[in-house]
This record gives sequence, structure tokens and C-alpha cells, in this order.
Amino acid sequence: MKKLIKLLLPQIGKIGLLKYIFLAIFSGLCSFLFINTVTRVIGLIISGGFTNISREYILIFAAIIIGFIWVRRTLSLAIINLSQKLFWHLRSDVLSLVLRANYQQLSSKRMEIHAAMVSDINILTNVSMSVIDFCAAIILSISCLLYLLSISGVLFLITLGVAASGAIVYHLNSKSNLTDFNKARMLETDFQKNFNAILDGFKEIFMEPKKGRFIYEKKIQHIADEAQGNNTKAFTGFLNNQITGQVLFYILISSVLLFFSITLKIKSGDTISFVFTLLYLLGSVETIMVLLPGILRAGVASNHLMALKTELENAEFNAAIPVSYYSKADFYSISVKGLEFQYNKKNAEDAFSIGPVDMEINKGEVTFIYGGNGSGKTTFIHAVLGLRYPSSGEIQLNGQVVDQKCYADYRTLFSTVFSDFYLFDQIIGIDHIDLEKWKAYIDLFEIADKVSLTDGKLSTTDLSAGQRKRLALIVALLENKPILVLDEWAADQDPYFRKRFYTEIIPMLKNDGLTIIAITHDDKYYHCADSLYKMDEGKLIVEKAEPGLINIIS
Ligand SMILES: Nc1ncnc2c1ncn2[C@@H]1O[C@H](COP(=O)(O)OP(=O)(O)OP(=O)(O)O)[C@@H](O)[C@H]1O
Repeated sequence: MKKLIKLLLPQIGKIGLLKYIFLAIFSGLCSFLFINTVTRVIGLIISGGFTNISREYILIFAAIIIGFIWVRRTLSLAIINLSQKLFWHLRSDVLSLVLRANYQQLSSKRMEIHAAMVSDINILTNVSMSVIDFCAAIILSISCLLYLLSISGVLFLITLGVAASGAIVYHLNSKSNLTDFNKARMLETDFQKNFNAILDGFKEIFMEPKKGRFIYEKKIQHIADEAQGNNTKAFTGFLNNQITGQVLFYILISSVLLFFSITLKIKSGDTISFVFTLLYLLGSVETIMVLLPGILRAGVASNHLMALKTELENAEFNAAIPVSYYSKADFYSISVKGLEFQYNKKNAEDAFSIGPVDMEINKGEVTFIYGGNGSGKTTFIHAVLGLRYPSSGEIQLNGQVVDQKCYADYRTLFSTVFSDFYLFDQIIGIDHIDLEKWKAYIDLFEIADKVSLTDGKLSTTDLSAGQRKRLALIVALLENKPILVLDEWAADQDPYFRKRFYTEIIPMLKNDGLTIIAITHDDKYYHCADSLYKMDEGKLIVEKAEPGLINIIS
């Protein structure tokens, strides 16, 4: 509940929260006044004191009903607004944290974030709708208890004793119910992971339905069974509490009617008022019991959400937004000195590592890195790009050590086409798109008849794999950054264009003052590089590190 209020407070402010509390109290009081008036009128009817139509009671009932309509409408509208505000605020909050998070952290948290977005935020939004009924039921219960006290102190104490026994039973069970909700919530992340595997791997599944069946039967069914079991156990626990509460009340009401009214010599009018009020109290206690599981589940969801938010906010390496951008004129050299990096794994011996690596990248140089699959080329490039933070060693830019604080600025040196690049459907992140360059590039990359640009929007991204890569490279070049980094860019190009790329386009880009680092397996064109390195099991071996052309093959 505390965490829920912590989430709600920024949305409504303290005064807003007080307003909601006041409205909820007023709503509970309206219900109580209605019940109280009904009880009094029944008392009057039974005692024969209600013979004429009473204008006074008509006015009282009308005032209560009007008050009730007003308060419920005001409160409902406010809660609907609040839940919508909360829903979109939480979504944008998590997204803005995601945008500020670092790659290293985010890549290991993808599924958690997905589950938070899809599941936790929905649970929280939905529960905010039932908060009014919950608060109103609590106020009504308190008012009923106070009224019971005014009727008979002894019966009130007996009622309190019964309520306390219910509360103890509830408390004893709620811990294990909450554990079950928690377990079910943990499984939600696994569910999202497998759900994404189905969506992302649908082509493969469509070709071989056994794959889909495996994920469905062996993974999702298992998760569904376990989550269903946990949720069912938790909800059953709450239902048992509810039944226990009801039974205790039924026993109490029967005892008041058949036993206490006689032994305690309570007046019949008071007994009737007491029993009526108990029945209403039972109703509001039931409302509380029905709504409580949802509210506790929302507590679990808000715990997860807050933990995720805190984790994203407290990232050790969290400067994603650059303060200033490097231009081509600002860049002279990058020196990689003793750089080491290791992936985090539970068993550190299994974790792949690179380094120590030393390397020089000078302005205007074309550097190729080659090596076997899994040798660590991409991992190393990620470390050079500042996507992953080295575990030891350092990177120097123009002779100055790049520390964590300047990493965001450092990353502005690079435009990239990763091997698993994402092509946005519009050119974003560039203040002024140079349309002349765009035209020149689409001609140079021979896709002028395939794609056009209107107001920064690409006419299509539905192209062949090779054409998509050409388009991604054009977008990277339009960023006009000092260094271009390519990861196996030419792998999807036909032999004709591959030759053009290495022998015409790269020299042309180099002439334009661009520094190029490319991971490549195209040994036929290694001679086109000024510097050539081989990555071998995480170690970088210099093949050629002086400006000039070499031909490894010859
Ligand atoms: N996200 C990751 N978490 C943990 N280990 C990883 C991760 N990505 C890669 N690895 C490990 O790092 C090793 C090197 O991967 P990397 O992608 O750097 O190789 P590569 O040389 O670029 O290979 P390829 O030529 O096949 O693209 C892999 O063998 C893998 O075990």
C-alpha cells in the first residue's frame, strides 16, 4: 500500500490525495447514513411510531441519495482520470528510464521491462478503479462499528473479538498467499520471453510447426500451469479467508439473536438495530475481502516496477545523453590500451572475455578486423564504441582518457551499421538532412529507384536484405559523424557491389575525411585497409598497422 501511494502521490499531489480521502470518507458516510436511517425507520415501524408519511424522512433520504450520487460521480470521474494518468505516466516513466539506461544494462533486462510494461502497469491501473469501493467500504465498516458501540458496549466488544479472530486468520494466511502471487509474477517474465520467441521466430515456426509446439507445450504450458497453480492457490486462500469471515459473522448474528439478546437483556429495538448494522457491516467487510487480493497483487506489481525503476535509475554507468557532439574536425585518434572485457555469467569461468587489447585508430584511417566466428570481434567493437564498459584498461580519445562521465559524448564519434542493425522508418537524430547528399548516396548505392525521402520519412524499408543494409549505411553516412563502424556490412551484398564497396566506395568515403572501422570476412579485399587486425579467441593480433595498402593474399 505504501508503494502504491508512493506511485500515486506524484500524479495527484498531497492536496489531491487529501481530496480523494475526503471524498472516499464522504462516500462511506453517505452509505452509513442511509443504512442508519433505514435502521431507524425500521425501528420506528416495529415500535408502531411510524404511522403518517414523514416529510422529514423523505427529505433525509433525498439528501442522502443526492449526496451519494454527487460523491460517487465526482469520485468515479476523478479515479478514471487518475487511472488513465497513472497508466500513461508509468509507461512514459519506464520508457524514459529505458532511454536513459545503458546498453549493457538494458540488454540483460529486456524481458523484465517488457513484463513491467505489459503486466505490472495494467494491474496497477486496473486496481486504481477499485480503490474507491475499497476506501468507502473501510469507512462504512468503521462507521458501523462506532454505531454498534453506541447501541451496546458489550455486543460491540463481542463483535470486535470476532473481527479480531477474522483478522488473525487473514494475517496468518496472507503471507503464503502473497508468496504465491510473487511466484506467479516471476513466471510472467518467462512467459514474455517465450511469447517474444514465438513472435520473433514465427518464420522458423511456420516452416517447422514442431518448433512452435515445443515452445507451447514444453515452455508456455509449463509456465501457465505453474502460474495458474500459484494464482489459484493465492486466490483460494483469500476466498477461504472471505468464507471464514462470513461464517464468523453469521455465527455472531445468530448468537446475538438467539443468545446475547436474552442473556444480556438487550431491548428488542436495539437488537434489531444491532443485527441490521451487523448485516451491513458484513457487506462492507465482504467488499474489502473481495478487493483485497487485487490490491495486494497490485502491491506485488508495484514492488516489481519500483525495483526495476530503481535499478535503471541507479545504473553505475548511466550517462546516455551526450552534452556535446564531436565533429570530424575534433577527432584525431583513439588509443585502446590494455582493454579487457568479460561478459557477466554466474559461472565466471564460462564467461567469454577479450583482451588485453592494444590498438590505435587514427583520423582518416581504414581499419579492418577479421577473425573466426565467436572470436570476439563484435564484443571488442562494442567496447570500442562505448556500448560495453571495459572491465580493465582504458580508451583514450585524442590522448585523453575517456572516463564514465564522458562516455556519452565519446559515443557521438560513431555512426554504425551493426550486423543486427535496426532500420527506423524515418531518418531521426539528424537536425538537418543534407538532401543533396541523400540523392548522391542513393545513386551511389544503386537504390534510387527503390526508396525516396519525404519530410525525413523513408518511402519504404521493405527491401531485400542487401538493399536494407545499403539504406542503413546511407542513413549512417548522413549522420556525418567522424567514424563509421560497420559489422560485416558487405556480407549480404552481391559480388559486383561488394567489389564496388571495397574498391570505390570506401576510398571515396576515406577521401571525404571519414575514419572507418569494419569487421569483415572478405579476405579478397583485406588489401583495401590501411590497418588490419585479426581477432583470435579474444586477443587482437596486428597484421598491418601502418597507413598504406597491404595485400594479405599475395
Ligand atoms: N550477450 C552476451 N552475453 C554473454 N556472452 C556473449 C554475449 N554475446 C556474445 N557472447 C560470447 O562472446 C563470444 C564472442 O562473440 P562475438 O559476437 O564478439 O563474436 P564475433 O567474433 O563477432 O563472431 P561472429 O563472426 O560470429 O559474428 C561468443 O562466443 C559468445 O560466447
